[in-house]
Amino acid sequence: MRMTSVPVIDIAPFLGGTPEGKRDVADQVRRACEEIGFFLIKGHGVDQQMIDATYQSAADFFQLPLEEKLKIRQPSTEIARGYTPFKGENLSSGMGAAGGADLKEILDFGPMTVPQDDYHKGGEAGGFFHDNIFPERPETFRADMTAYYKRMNALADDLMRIFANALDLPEDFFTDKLDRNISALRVICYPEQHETPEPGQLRGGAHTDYGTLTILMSDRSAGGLQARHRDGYWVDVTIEPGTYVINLGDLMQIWTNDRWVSTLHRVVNPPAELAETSRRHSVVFFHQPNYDAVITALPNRGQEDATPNYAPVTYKDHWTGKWNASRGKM
Ligand SMILES: O=C(O)CCC(=O)C(=O)O
Ligand SMILES: [Fe+2]
Repeated sequence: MRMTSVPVIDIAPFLGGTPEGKRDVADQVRRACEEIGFFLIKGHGVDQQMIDATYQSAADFFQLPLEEKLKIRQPSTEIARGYTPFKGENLSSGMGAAGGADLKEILDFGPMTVPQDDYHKGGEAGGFFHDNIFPERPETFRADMTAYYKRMNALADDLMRIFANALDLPEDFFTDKLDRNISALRVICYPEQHETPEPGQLRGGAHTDYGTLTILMSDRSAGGLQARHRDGYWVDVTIEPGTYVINLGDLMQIWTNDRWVSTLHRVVNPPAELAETSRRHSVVFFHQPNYDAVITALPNRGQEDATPNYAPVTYKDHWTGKWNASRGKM
């Protein structure tokens, strides 16, 4: 039967810590990761007031005049910090596809507290620990994003423990690959559309995410997220109040040797009759490991005699290839 929505999983029993509760959540997550690589979570423990405040700060920033937003423009195309104006990125060209640039504006952040040592600030680190660039307005913005980033990193740790359980690995299997993680927080505005998009041009072109997992908070305005089922059809990902959308990134697919899927997804345009009024905002946490973590098929990937489908790769090399492609540098 065709899937018409993605599964909703209550992770509170895992966080509660009973063996049965943990097993049950891990089983549900494993099924979702094998079938579609997308699910909604509830019972995640993140304070709703924090979620609402972060969303509001993001939405208020994008209302500022363009000149003010451009004051914190991305410093260079290699650095994932600062503001990228409308049509500044093309996610589907990262997949080798052609199509117009994405119909969105972006503001990017990275780790909020960074030790000033060689690992974090030396040449190997590139821009991964670059200072963040905050807007002056809204006044709440900096504190909201800083707190939210930290909270999302803690939730991602919970989810990675669930993944380890679902893969029959020791619960701390991923810990040493994540302890200096370079996760990214991105706030996105998909503005009202006053011009008809070019053929194939979307709010967000079809792509897979680069890292381990993504934690998405968004609204329910028209013109939203869709995930491609393994069988090739698109499923609407409708956000329920109080839930997050979780999707797998490429690393889970490499680690599991294709048993789990880093699902292709896209953000479609609103229908023509709503195009002039539909404005969508997302706050997205891309969980990404240490830049020097080597990603290679897990020992117990479930296909003991199969050779790995991917050569081992450092996260730095994986990220750099995909990022450059999304900025038009193939
Ligand atoms: O805004 C959304 O719903 C999804 C955004 C997304 O997939 C991305 O930025 O990678
Ligand atoms: Fe994405």
